[in-house]
Amino acid sequence: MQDTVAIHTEHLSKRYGRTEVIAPLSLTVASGIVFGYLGPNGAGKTTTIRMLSGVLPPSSGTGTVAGASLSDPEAVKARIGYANQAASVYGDLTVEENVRFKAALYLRPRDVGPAVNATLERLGLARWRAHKAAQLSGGWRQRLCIGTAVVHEPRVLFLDEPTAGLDPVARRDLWDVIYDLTASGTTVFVTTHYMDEAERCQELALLADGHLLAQGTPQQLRAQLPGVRYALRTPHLAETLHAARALDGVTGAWIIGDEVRVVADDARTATVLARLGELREVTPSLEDVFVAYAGPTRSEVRA
Ligand SMILES: Nc1ncnc2c1ncn2[C@@H]1O[C@H](COP(=O)(O)OP(=O)(O)OP(=O)(O)O)[C@@H](O)[C@H]1O
Repeated sequence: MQDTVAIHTEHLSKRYGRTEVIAPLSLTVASGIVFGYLGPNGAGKTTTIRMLSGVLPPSSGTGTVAGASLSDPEAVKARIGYANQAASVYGDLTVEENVRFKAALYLRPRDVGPAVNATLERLGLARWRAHKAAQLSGGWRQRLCIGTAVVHEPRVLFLDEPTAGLDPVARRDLWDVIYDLTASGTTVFVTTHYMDEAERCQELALLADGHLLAQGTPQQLRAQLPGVRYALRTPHLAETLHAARALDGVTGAWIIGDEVRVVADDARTATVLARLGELREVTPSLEDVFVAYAGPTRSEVRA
């Protein structure tokens, strides 16, 4: 039977010289889910993934990934898959050769052929098998990248910004691949800057400046957010924006489309806001959550 926990770390940290890039991180990720790891540029997402993949030695702390201890990086590498934009696909090799190359690293020779065929079928890559990887579109190349990372059937798959630069259709197709993988028991640990993709994850963690700030389901993260959010419909967007920002109890205001969005400390501000336009309360989006935790001021939820 598979463990119910795919990843567990205790006080895992990374320093470069005196700079602490990942503050002691204690994280638990359940098996078989899509786990989203969010944070602004430079937050430490890739560094975390590299530590959890056995590629980068942590400065301190312990952890297990897919049942293997991080103190045994080769065991970790054999049980995980890691796909990122920079890695893994050789343009001069065919699709099949790319997958075969990776399979040969981890599988017994007699298992390679069947595993390659199964992976090409599973990811819909079979019809491209004889094509050079360089000839593939971005979406298919990314699929191939994932194919090379899962050919040895890892229990945990790390995907570092798998959909960066893809068009919306290719992004959606790639998420179908991700769900297919979790349906067969793989735990997928994915980083993304797209909030609609964060919404697709069963659980999320939010990192900023190397600190884990929050963890939970998208719903829990929205519910934990302090303050009340309103939309103000008005023909005078700029004036209303400035008026709202000047009010006591308003912590943020910005324009979205033909509305002014306002964050207030509590519902007492509603009476005054209602004088500025047609007011309705809105539920926070994950973008609201992200900005509150990791945005420039971080005043809303951080001490
Ligand atoms: N080898 C290194 N030496 C020194 N600092 C490093 C090294 N690698 C990464 N860093 C620093 O660690 C921090 C975290 O980088 P990391 O790439 O993990 O962030 P990230 O969250 O993945 O960012 P992005 O979203 O831009 O990919 C950054 O400030 C980066 O400059």
